[in-house]
Amino acid sequence: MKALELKNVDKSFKKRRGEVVRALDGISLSVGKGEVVGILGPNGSGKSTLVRVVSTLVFPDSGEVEVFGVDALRHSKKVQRSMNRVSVEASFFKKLSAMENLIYGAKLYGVTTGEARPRIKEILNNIGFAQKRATEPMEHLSRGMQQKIALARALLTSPVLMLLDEPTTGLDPRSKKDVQGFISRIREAHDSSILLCTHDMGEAEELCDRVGIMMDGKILALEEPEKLKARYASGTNGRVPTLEETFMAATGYSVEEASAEGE
Ligand SMILES: Nc1ncnc2c1ncn2[C@@H]1O[C@H](COP(=O)(O)OP(=O)(O)OP(=O)(O)O)[C@@H](O)[C@H]1O
Repeated sequence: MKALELKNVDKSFKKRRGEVVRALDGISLSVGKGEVVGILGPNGSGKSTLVRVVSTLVFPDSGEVEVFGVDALRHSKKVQRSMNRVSVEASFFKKLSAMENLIYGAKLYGVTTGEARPRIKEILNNIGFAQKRATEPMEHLSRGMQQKIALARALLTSPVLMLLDEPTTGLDPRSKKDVQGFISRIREAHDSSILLCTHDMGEAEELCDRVGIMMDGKILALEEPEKLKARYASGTNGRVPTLEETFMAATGYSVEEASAEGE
């Protein structure tokens, strides 16, 4: 059984002036148990819509979505419990501390305070998050630290399918490395299944078992980073292309150009 399976998923949005945007155009993909699948795409390619459909925040127009073998469209409440979405707009009670937010998050998933506390301490230790900062109000923490707490909250309910929507966008290079290191450790320690959306080539290459390139609501190719690069190797004189070059070869655009088009 797969952690996540999508078959032929379509989702369109009506814009002002009656224009229709196909945010998801026949998307099929799977994430195996313990696998990290990356979706690499510029702004507007449909990554967030994909994550929102899987997390049952948005209903697709057609297609099938299964999470650990359960139909996510029919049994949204049930599948919500087996996954966690971490996005930049992660919501916290800003006046409460990280510890309080984590305990609250655990309670939502039926984990008692007594059970949660030692696990929170262990997780915070693992990510090198000073225990004393965990009692400060969230609003005093940097964005990188808040993002780590968002990941820690998702981990509390493991084993889960984690949906990471641009987990390092907007972070300074140091925090970015920290968060990426944390994601690597999550996969080693927790055997989590992860769908990671990013527009960062290096991040996809470093963290993912397979990477898909997304453009205009379609996934153009989905395979191991090495194979993906080999597929689009022509044009670099036999040298293995970078993922940036691969993206260019697959779409005809650089990530920056494609982002400008998508907006
Ligand atoms: N609620 C909505 N109403 C109308 N259009 C939408 C809505 N949500 C997404 N779209 C459109 O669907 C397309 C895909 O958007 P989406 O946010 O999924 O892309 P993305 O790859 O996540 O981009 P970004 O990296 O900027 O978040 C865009 O053209 C966007 O404007």
